Amino acid sequence: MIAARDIAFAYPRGGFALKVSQLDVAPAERVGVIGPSGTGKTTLLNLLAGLSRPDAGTLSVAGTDLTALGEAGRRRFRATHVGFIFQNFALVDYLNAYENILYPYRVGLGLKLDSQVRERAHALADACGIANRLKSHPQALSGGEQQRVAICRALVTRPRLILADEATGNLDPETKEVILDLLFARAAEMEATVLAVTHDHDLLPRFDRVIDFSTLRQAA
Ligand SMILES: Nc1ncnc2c1ncn2[C@@H]1O[C@H](COP(=O)(O)OP(=O)(O)OP(=O)(O)O)[C@@H](O)[C@H]1O
Repeated sequence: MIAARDIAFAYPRGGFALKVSQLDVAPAERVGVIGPSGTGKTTLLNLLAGLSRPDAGTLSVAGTDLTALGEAGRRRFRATHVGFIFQNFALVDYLNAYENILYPYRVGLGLKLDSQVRERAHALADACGIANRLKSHPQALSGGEQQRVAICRALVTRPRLILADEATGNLDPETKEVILDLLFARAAEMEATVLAVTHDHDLLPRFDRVIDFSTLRQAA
């Protein structure tokens, strides 16, 4: 599902550079990523999602060579293949929770919004315990509720790859388990791969494999 070789990336204005010589993730594998703050975990997720492009190396995700795609191609790839749960949720302020969940369909890019998708959005919201919050805007939601909206939005397109950046960070221990169960159950149903950055070591036994980012990353 993911094959990265000798990828290098530096932010345009400099300051931080990332090098990863090898990362392989199998289809439907559930991988946890741990590592100290500021070492580039989010930067790597951004590369895997096609939000940014490596400066060097090869990166194939779901059979697509991401280094060969321009920005529009990567945007389309992301919309159709990737569900991304951002660390800061990245919800859209002027849209209510329901509209936020369906946001991937608003930006178009080959996704068609139909009654099946709407039903799926409601089912996900129900499973995540936010069915009664769908008319609320992000600023009226708690951190945990915003997080659940972000999770529903990442799953609603039935992506091949789910990238989660601290997806359970704002939740109490019991809810963390519930949300992870939900994420894994949906991923299994869709045969989706999960790569989740977490600082939560209690959750690590739940993953098929745990990668320590400090060993993955090369000194740049
Ligand atoms: N857009 C950007 N431009 C320049 N530098 C950036 C940018 N985004 C992040 N960085 C820097 O890149 C480094 C790695 O950041 P990143 O967010 O990938 O780390 P992280 O391991 O995910 O951290 P955390 O666990 O705290 O979320 C940091 O030093 C950060 O300041």
